Amino acid sequence: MSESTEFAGKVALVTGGGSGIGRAIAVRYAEGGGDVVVLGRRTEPLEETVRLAEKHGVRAGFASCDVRDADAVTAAVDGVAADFGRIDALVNNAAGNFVCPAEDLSPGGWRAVVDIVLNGTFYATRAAAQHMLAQGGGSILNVIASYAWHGHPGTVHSAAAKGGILAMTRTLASEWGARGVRVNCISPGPTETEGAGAALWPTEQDRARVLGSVPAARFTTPEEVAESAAFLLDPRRAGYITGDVLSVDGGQWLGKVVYADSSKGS
Ligand SMILES: CCCCCCC/C=C/C(=O)SCCNC(=O)CCNC(=O)[C@H](O)C(C)(C)COP(=O)(O)OP(=O)(O)OC[C@H]1O[C@@H](n2cnc3c(N)ncnc32)[C@H](O)[C@@H]1OP(=O)(O)O
Ligand SMILES: NC(=O)C1=CN([C@@H]2O[C@H](COP(=O)(O)OP(=O)(O)OC[C@H]3O[C@@H](n4cnc5c(N)ncnc54)[C@H](OP(=O)(O)O)[C@@H]3O)[C@@H](O)[C@H]2O)C=CC1
Repeated sequence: MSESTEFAGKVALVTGGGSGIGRAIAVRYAEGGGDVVVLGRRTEPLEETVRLAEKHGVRAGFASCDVRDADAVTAAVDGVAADFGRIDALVNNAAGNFVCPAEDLSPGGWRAVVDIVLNGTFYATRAAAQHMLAQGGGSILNVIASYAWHGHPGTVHSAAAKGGILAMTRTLASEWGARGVRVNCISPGPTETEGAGAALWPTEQDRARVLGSVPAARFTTPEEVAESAAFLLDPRRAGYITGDVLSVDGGQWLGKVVYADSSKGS
């Protein structure tokens, strides 16, 4: 049964909802009484998210497709609207990433990440917005990362794509604001997920380096990020927030190196 009702009667679509942050956001939406559909490539993890969401007494489903395929994304989004009757929230969370020095990054590697992150976000946004604009409102939440503005070595593909999403967010917030569609970003700091751990901090040394960039001196959890996502998705609490970014990153956006003994200064 649902514990709270903030999303009762509403429907969310979460891309990359089969794991990590996307799964936590989908389950948090269900906890708030909302129906939820998760989208990704692998069926098994999506089914597991559906099981977790259904425990909260809501209706849940999944769509299996690659966000790089615009037609498949449109079909999935239209399918959600037809099956569930509406789309109130879209969370563009699916991403691909790896660390690679820019001079070694192949055009194919650049394309893979930019296609998933930037183009995939636009395809889902465009398709969902058609339903949101027709029904008179909705909320789009894009998951980015703070290196989009402070930079980080080895992330040129992802940083460029996330920076593009930030520009997309502001543009669409101004374009659709008067028609009731809010568009925002959430920017998590280093979050303990299998995908990020394997792609970005595979060794203890990498992990320590990443941790050293976070003033709060800890990683966060998908659930902690999902709480802030729920805030931005809830029109009662965040209905006047659009075109903005909420950093949930322990201060990583400050872009400063952190010393364990702060008395030494920098
Ligand atoms: C370091 C800062 C940390 C702090 C901030 C943390 C911010 C975190 C942000 C995140 O995004 S975490 C999310 C992580 N999750 C994932 O990445 C999961 C999904 N990942 C993927 O799907 C793959 O990693 C993928 C490569 C992005 C896409 O998979 P796909 O099957 O489409 O690709 P491939 O055909 O395997 O490869 C395409 C292309 O990319 C090149 N490539 C792949 N991996 C690497 C690598 N490790 N290094 C260099 N190049 C790579 C691959 O060679 C292909 O290129 P071409 O051969 O065609 O030129
Ligand atoms: N973890 C972190 O430290 C941080 C993460 N972020 C962002 O948070 C979001 C989630 O990251 P996180 O949970 O860590 O990562 P995960 O790797 O756990 O999740 C990524 C999800 O995206 C899906 N996905 C990847 N490629 C595609 C594709 N081509 N089409 C459809 N779905 C796809 C994956 O499913 P499947 O493979 O089955 O398709 C997977 O479920 C991302 O946008 C990431 O950039 C931002 C800052 C920090």
